[in-house]
Amino acid sequence: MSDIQSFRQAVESFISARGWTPTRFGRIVAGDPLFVFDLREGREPRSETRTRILKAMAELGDTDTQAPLRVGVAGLGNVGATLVRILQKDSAELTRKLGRQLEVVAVAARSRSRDRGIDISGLEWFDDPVALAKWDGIDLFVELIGGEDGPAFASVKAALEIGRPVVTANKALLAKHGVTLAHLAEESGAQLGFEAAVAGGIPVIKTLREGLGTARIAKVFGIMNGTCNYILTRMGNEGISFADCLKDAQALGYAEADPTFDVEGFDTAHKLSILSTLCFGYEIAPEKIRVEGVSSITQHDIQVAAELGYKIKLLGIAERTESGIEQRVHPTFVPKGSAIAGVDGVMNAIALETDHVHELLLAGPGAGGPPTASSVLSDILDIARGTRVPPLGVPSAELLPYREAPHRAHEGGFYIRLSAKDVPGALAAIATRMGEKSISIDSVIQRSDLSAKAIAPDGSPARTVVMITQQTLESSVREALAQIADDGFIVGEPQLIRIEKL
Ligand SMILES: NC(=O)C1=CN([C@@H]2O[C@H](COP(=O)(O)OP(=O)(O)OC[C@H]3O[C@@H](n4cnc5c(N)ncnc54)[C@H](O)[C@@H]3O)[C@@H](O)[C@H]2O)C=CC1
Ligand SMILES: N[C@@H](CC=O)C(=O)O
Repeated sequence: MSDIQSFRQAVESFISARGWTPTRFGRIVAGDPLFVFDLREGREPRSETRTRILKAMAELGDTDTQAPLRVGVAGLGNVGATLVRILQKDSAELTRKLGRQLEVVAVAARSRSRDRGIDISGLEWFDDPVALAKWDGIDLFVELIGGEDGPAFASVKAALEIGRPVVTANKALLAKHGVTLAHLAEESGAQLGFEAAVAGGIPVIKTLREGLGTARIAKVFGIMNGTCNYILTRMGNEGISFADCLKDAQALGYAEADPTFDVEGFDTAHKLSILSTLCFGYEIAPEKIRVEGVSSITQHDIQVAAELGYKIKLLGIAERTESGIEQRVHPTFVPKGSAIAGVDGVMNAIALETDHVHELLLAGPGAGGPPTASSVLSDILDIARGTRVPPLGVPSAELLPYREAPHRAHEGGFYIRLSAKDVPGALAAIATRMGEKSISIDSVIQRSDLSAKAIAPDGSPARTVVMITQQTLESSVREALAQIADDGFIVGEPQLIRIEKL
């Protein structure tokens, strides 16, 4: 018997057991089991999707809906394997909380034989995540593969198309296809949960969508990548090299499969674009974000920042302005005493500026198997309980077309590090170019213990010079640096980092 036939039979017996009259059953839209029926005699017929009927049955106390919720998990890496472990280990506690058993019944991954420290012997195995997503034996599909397209997109789409609820932790997927997937979910009546996609274990999606559902949000900013924050913190506290810190972050399961996404800022941009949509109600637009990563940050930058009373953090910032939304991701000097500076290691923090609550800071572990699996679990629980919210906070058809604010020139202090050729007149020429653009220099730092000596291509020695500017326009600094480079007094690319007061 097909899935739809057996479901139809279950609905028929459910309705007739209550003495109600079904008026019409039919599969109205291909691939979407939509039924029209009267809940009670004399009432208007209603169009309902399978998921809504199940929810109605659950609310009316139908015993079938107390059957185990059968979960299929695609991707058994850091997050997937941890999720299966928790679901198996805490099964009794979860059943008690939910009043219904949660059971992983099937998995898909690349290697069946790999030891992941979990027992998958009794579970149905799928080589193809799409086949798992469509399989009749599951009630809920969890995607933990990663990647913006490929099997992640294909499987999530396949599940939503047949009205099957989905939970994913995949921010790259949501940043690119979030609006399409939310629309599909709304059409088929399936829930789409993605709490784990932003800031790991911090319940920021639920906070924005539900807790702050009616708030008007002016600005969202914060630390959204655990790998980068872990690297910057350890470089600062222990003097360890960038490369070694990244290796450790990978070993701890914090980094993306391709860590370029972390260290070049793209992962933060994906998360920021999702938050931005939840905060401001515009379509998701990661391609509109100006992104700078942390791969060029050196020990020198971190130590000078510390001496000046700052820490370097990779921030994602999105703001509502008169002319649209401004979004940017870049390393930032933040004052040591600020709340955001106290967020170290793998911790993330999301700050919100709202109309009535004013300022809100959510902090917690932003990456790693257990915190991320915990957020995945919270979505599973919501779905099992029948909680229903538009995935992106407002129905996808109500999202506004993205309006990009013209990039406002950042005005503030800047940290500039450059390798100046060790020749007479170099520093004076640099200072002249700055002066021509009306840039006032607050301090120039040339410490011999920090000044790595470099060699220019023409063989001349070079010396690291750091300058801190007073309030100035970013465009002026960039123009001055371009002229300094043209003058031939520096080697390589200058480092430019914004100083924010916060
Ligand atoms: N690791 C973390 O701290 C966090 C990860 N995420 C997201 O969670 C997702 C999973 O992340 P991780 O577990 O860290 O990744 P991972 O790389 O450790 O695991 C990915 C899993 O997907 C499987 N896979 C890859 N291609 C497949 C295919 N074609 N068919 C079947 N299985 C396939 C792999 O075999 C592996 O089991 C990603 O979207 C990631 O961005 C989100 C928040 C935090
Ligand atoms: N690679 C990500 C994982 C969580 O989203 C990070 O380091 O934050």
